Amino acid sequence: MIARLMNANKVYDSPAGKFTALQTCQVDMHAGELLLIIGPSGSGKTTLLSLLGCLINPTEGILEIDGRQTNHLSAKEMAKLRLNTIGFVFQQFNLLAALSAEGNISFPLQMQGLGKAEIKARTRDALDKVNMLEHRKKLPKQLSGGQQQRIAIARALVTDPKIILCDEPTASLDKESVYLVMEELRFLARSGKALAVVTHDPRLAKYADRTIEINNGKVTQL
Ligand SMILES: Nc1ncnc2c1ncn2[C@@H]1O[C@H](COP(=O)(O)OP(=O)(O)OP(=O)(O)O)[C@@H](O)[C@H]1O
Repeated sequence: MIARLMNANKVYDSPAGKFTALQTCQVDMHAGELLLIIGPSGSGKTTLLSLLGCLINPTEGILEIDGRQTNHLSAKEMAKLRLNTIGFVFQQFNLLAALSAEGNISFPLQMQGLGKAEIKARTRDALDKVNMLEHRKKLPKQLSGGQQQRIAIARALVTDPKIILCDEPTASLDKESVYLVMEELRFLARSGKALAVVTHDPRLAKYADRTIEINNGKVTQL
């Protein structure tokens, strides 16, 4: 088990009052598994992904990442845990417009303070894994949506994280790119990573090893 959320609640405090976005939530993530998270708009999917990604803390309950409870970690320790253990893939790719494909991929390695030669080798390896080596010098705007998402996947995997979290990774893609991106994500799970993919798209069910559904902040195992 690489990530475990136990009896977790998330209550948002806003000017409109308190809102419980997740209730007594139990979720496990395992190495080698692609976990699909489905549910209607506003049900709590992004909140769950943000918890698993150590972007927010549960209001109650326990989050364990790679055997470590996160409750008492400082913001700096959480940031380090994220950088070294978790990769993120978003709907809108979130690539830096001024950097080439390889510049975007090497960015997290520079944050980790690795040496030049290692950064070069690992960036090349990640580009190769997503079949984008020939496009490495291009800027994001010179790539299709599917190609940009594959660069974003390469950026997520270049630090060799144990966990990869994807928020609607196919929502901005055409049918052919959806297939390529999901095949890529499934390949990553097969290579031993733990993946969680949030989606509205029922067509992605066939790529999942396991599916959970959220309704009004409550998780059901399907
Ligand atoms: N920072 C916040 N403060 C207050 N309420 C919030 C906050 N973030 C989310 N919520 C509320 O929590 C609920 C769950 O939100 P969340 O973004 O997790 O849903 P979702 O399932 O990802 O929705 P969608 O599919 O539309 O992206 C929603 O009702 C939302 O309005």
